[in-house]
Amino acid sequence: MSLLKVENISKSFNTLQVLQNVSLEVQPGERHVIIGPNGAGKTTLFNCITSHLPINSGAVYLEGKEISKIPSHHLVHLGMSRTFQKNNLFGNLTVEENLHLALASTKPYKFQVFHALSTYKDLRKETNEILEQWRINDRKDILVNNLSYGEQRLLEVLLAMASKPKILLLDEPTSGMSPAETTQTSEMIQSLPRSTTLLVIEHDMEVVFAIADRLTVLHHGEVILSGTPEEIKNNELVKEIYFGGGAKAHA
Ligand SMILES: Nc1ncnc2c1ncn2[C@@H]1O[C@H](COP(=O)(O)OP(=O)(O)OP(=O)(O)O)[C@@H](O)[C@H]1O
Repeated sequence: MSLLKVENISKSFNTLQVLQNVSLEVQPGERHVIIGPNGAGKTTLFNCITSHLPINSGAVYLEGKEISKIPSHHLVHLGMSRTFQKNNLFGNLTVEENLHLALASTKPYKFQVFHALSTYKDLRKETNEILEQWRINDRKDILVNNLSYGEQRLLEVLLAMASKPKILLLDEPTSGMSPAETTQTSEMIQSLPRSTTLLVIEHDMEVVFAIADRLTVLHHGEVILSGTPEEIKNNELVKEIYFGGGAKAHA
């Protein structure tokens, strides 16, 4: 059974049809990358999958269960997590405090007003484990606003991973990064455990082909092709609309 199944999703904004009968399937453990020119509808597709936008028709299934109408903030409890193109961090809090909050949001219990978050032992333990696992112990007391842009984006991936999601959706994880930061991020993504399936929008072709097991090409809101990296590279239509004809190489 596919971990994620997107079935014939359509989405329009007033008269603008942005997605038309988009279908794709992602298998457990797969690294699935979505590419396509600017405005192809990639972020809109993510927003529809994660219920940040209502779909006009079609359905989304996670492990066979329809999730199309489940509010986005509940999806984390079903094992779906995501990052956004723009950072979603608390800049005036430290790295450690951001981790505390990300972990807390994944817990079923409610916090009491007069208890500082840090008093919760399990949260501290889990936070320390993540800080050690990713070797960022020495950065834990730094205010997020004082991290470099690349560090902030990497931290966002770590926060999204804090819930140990079954599937993580990464929206352009390397956008705006320097070449060095891009390489670091690509390596970090490749090192994520296969227990978390990845669906990634990416524009840097080196990163795309370094991480992808399978790809889906979107063009004008339609799926042109889903296939292996070799199938995508060798497809004449993909070459023409995406890699050739002066089209900008951008996912
Ligand atoms: N909330 C919205 N209201 C109206 N139009 C929108 C909205 N969000 C996206 N669009 C339009 O939908 C189309 C697809 O946008 P989307 O951001 O999904 O594309 P994309 O493939 O992610 O592009 P990029 O690679 O530039 O990020 C664009 O024409 C965009 O202007």
